[in-house]
Amino acid sequence: MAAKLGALDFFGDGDAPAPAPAPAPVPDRPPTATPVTSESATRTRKRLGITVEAAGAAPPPPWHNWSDGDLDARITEALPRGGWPRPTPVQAQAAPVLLEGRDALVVAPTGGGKTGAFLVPALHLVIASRGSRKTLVAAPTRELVAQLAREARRWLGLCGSDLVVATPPFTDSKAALCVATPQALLQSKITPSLLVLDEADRLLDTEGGLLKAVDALLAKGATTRALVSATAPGPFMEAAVAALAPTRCVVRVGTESDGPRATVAQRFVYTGDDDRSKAPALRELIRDGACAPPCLIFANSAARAARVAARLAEAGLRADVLAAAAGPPAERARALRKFRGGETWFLVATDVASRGLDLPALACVVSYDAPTSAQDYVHRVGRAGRRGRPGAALTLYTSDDAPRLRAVAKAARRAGCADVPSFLAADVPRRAWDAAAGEGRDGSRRKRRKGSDNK
Ligand SMILES: Nc1ncnc2c1ncn2[C@@H]1O[C@H](COP(=O)(O)OP(=O)(O)OP(=O)(O)O)[C@@H](O)[C@H]1O
Repeated sequence: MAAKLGALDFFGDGDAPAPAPAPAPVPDRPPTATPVTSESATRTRKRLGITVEAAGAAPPPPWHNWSDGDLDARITEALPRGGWPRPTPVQAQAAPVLLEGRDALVVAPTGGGKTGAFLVPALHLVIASRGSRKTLVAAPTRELVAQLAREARRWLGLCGSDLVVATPPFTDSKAALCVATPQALLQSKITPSLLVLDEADRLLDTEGGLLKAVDALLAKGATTRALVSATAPGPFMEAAVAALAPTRCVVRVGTESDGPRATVAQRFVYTGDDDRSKAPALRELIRDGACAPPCLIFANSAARAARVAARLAEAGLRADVLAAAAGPPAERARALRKFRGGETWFLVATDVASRGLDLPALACVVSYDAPTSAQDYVHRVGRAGRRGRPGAALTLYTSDDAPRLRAVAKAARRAGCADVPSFLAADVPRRAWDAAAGEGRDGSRRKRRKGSDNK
């Protein structure tokens, strides 16, 4: 079985140029193209699925090439060399908005290149000012912070710049770009020119406990603020727009807000009446090749993640756990490093891994526990099928889970997933569910096993 093979470099470590083409890059513009008029900008936006709501002056036209941006020459030259030949749609529109110094709310699908949409303007800002203008980037998890800092360092290196990217503790006085979780970022003494809130809907979530720190960051007096996310539920949109300057632009790519990427094959797998059916079902799916490694498996608590990982390990599979409460930060970093390096084949994680992590070779995402919101589903699914690669997302569910899956099933349907059982998306009252918990609902119901190993 595959578990006997040696460690593979599934993911690389992000230091090498990206091997695969851009996620849907903007088509090239011929060198003889006439100057951009507002009509041609509108046509380009339509073709690329970009919409912009601009308060105040008209928004700048979207770029076709990096050279449209009047960026520092070192950046224009480094971007293709580093694996980003042309801007993706979100980069094409959001970067010029931010470079104009306008606040932006940026909403684009997972894997669409949102990091570059703020990193390219940030690089220009710090490089062109020789570090006197600075950028702060806040992200919700340590893992995402580490990834963003690594990516920023990579690009500064490719630009031949010796400016410093700092993570906590902010001891280097030469730091031009600081990246941290909101609370930690407050330790930075920098007054930023550009403040970025990545995964902004999570940071502004009233239940997330980060609001106070985020408010303090927003009060730091940045000239430009960027709020970036793949999902934008209504309450977040209201809070975001209220936080931005009156001249803001709302940049969206794609028509469907809160939709998972249609390029990832999504399946809902009924495992049985109760929770004990899930562990054997998962092992069967792995054995059948439906969950090809590298595979990220989501559970809804650290304890459950640890249990699932332990069971997979007992079955001889290379499994590990990544969860906020599962150990010190160094343990989490080690678990992710081993997964990226191919030492671990199945990483069982809580939603700490659902946001922003770029694992380009990830083949499969499994929701062992059903996600608790459509947004979490979108972000989980978005870990797979990046950089144009094929991906699969499986959601396991029991009779108990089914009524809670409605929003998720509807989101999958909106993304064109044909295999969503219709009863999952239907507005059925809980009582009807209990009554309908009979045989053959999706034609795949398994028999309950005696002595299930999920004890
Ligand atoms: N212009 C580009 N050309 C080629 N590849 C690109 C380009 N921009 C970004 N990429 C690559 O696309 C992948 C996804 O980018 P990124 O992580 O920024 O997506 P995202 O929109 O932030 O996704 P998520 O919402 O999941 O965080 C990364 O591997 C990145 O290196």
